[in-house]
Amino acid sequence: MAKSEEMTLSKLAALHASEYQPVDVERIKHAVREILLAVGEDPDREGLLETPDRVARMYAEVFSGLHTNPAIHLQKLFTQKHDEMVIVKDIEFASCCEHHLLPFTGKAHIGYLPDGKVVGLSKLARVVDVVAKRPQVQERMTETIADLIMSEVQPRGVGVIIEASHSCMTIRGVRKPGAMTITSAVRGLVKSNPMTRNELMTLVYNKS
Ligand SMILES: Nc1nc2c(ncn2[C@@H]2O[C@H](COP(=O)(O)OP(=O)(O)OP(=O)(O)O)[C@@H](O)[C@H]2O)c(=O)[nH]1
Ligand SMILES: [Zn+2]
Repeated sequence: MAKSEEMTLSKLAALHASEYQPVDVERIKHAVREILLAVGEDPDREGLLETPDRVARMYAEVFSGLHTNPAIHLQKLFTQKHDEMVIVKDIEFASCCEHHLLPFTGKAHIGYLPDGKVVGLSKLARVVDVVAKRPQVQERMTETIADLIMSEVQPRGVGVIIEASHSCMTIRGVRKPGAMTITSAVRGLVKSNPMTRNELMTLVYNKS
């Protein structure tokens, strides 16, 4: 086995070992039954009998990103001379706002300037999925993705833009359907060079 391959495998093993504790399904079931009682429902009526179990399985899925290290997806790099920006845009995601545990959904756009190595395009979308499947605020989600790409792919720069609609703002509270939140995180040359940053915005939003 080549030395670099050995390095990658031991790093992958370390990343897997750093996974968090799995979801406690029984505890969620108990908590959901308590919520049903607290709102004045009868958790023993037929329609609700399986609800605690369904909600527990739903949270295990929606928060599965707590138990996966997204860096796992950025370990396989390909040597490729490509001086210009690589952009994957319109990566749809669903996340969960950590303030209300309600979904926020939208699209992520990622652009990076390779430095002799590129990463598989699908891996950028996989990283978005892992980071989205945690209790989140949009700002931290954006920064986390940018930092991961910087540290694992080591490009000359990266920019991440996320646009999302927060259901805690649409179906409750201030009730502003249609309001979109846009966040960005830029690193390296994408941060320091206005022309590079403009190129990313132009390519993402198709404006010249
Ligand atoms: N910055 C940020 N705020 C968020 C995000 N998701 C939800 N929020 C906001 O989190 C805030 C929580 O405010 P609080 O005053 O503690 O809670 P609240 O009384 O339920 O607030 P309202 O939504 O205004 O009714 C709200 O303003 C939400 O709009 C996010 O991803 N980023
Ligand atoms: Zn919220």
